[in-house]
Amino acid sequence: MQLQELIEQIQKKKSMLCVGLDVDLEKIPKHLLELDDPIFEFNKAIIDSTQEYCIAYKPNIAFYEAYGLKGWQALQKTINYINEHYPEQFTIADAKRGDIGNTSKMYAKAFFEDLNFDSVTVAPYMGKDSIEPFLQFRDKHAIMLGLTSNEGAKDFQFLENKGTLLFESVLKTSQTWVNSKQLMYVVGATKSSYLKKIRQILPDSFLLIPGVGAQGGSLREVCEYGLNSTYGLIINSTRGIIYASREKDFAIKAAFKAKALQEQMQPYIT
Ligand SMILES: O=C(O)c1cc(=O)[nH]c(=O)n1[C@@H]1O[C@H](COP(=O)(O)O)[C@@H](O)[C@H]1O
Repeated sequence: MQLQELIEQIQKKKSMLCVGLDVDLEKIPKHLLELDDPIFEFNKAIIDSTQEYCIAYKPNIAFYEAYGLKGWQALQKTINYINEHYPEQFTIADAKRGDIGNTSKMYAKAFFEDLNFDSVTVAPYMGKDSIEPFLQFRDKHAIMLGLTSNEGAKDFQFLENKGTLLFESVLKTSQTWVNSKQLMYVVGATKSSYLKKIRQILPDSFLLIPGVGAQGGSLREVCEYGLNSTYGLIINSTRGIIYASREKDFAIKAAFKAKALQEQMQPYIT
């Protein structure tokens, strides 16, 4: 998907919401477990009920790989369902990949060509040649970990060298790579106080912001400090939406939660 299409969708729906699809068979309503493909049936119901309030979906690949072949098939059916029924939705394979060049190229083929996702999350630890293969695919995007939402972010990302934090160096360096315009960045909502600083380094890039809802990040702070001239934000919530209810009304309750988040974002989208 071209960035312009994403921006137009944000404007049209007055939403920057991304719904995470991290399906845990222990958390989904029990009646679904009797069906042939409970993971896909759960996703399909969540997607149909939330699609009018969001602009993106992000299945976290771990939750599919954990169920082996059946999990992977459910992932395939889910991405095909979104692409067929809601092609305007931006899709993110949250896989956090990155390896030596020829391996990264195969990861990119898997998510961009075989599964046809618009983007994939990548980890920058191995540097330029581990990320550039993801940027060779036209209209596809790599979303690189910038400053993550978790506690352990402080172990490496805040290491300081001559007044510069490691995550700042990573962001700056990645902007020099070939096709860096196709890069987006993950910044945890729990680290929203750093967004102003990050916007100085990345004024134009889209940021994927996980961590509102279950992890306690503030949506208001994310919008106040993170927006740029093309909105520039994809704000993810997963457990707060998809597990709003574990009963038969799960899809309706998920839609209420998605709508509530969309309404909080609306004033920031003019
Ligand atoms: O790359 C991610 O999406 C990600 C990065 C990060 O720093 N923190 C983070 O929570 N995530 C993912 O975002 C989702 C957050 O889910 P909830 O906390 O349930 O909203 C999970 O799929 C995480 O793996």
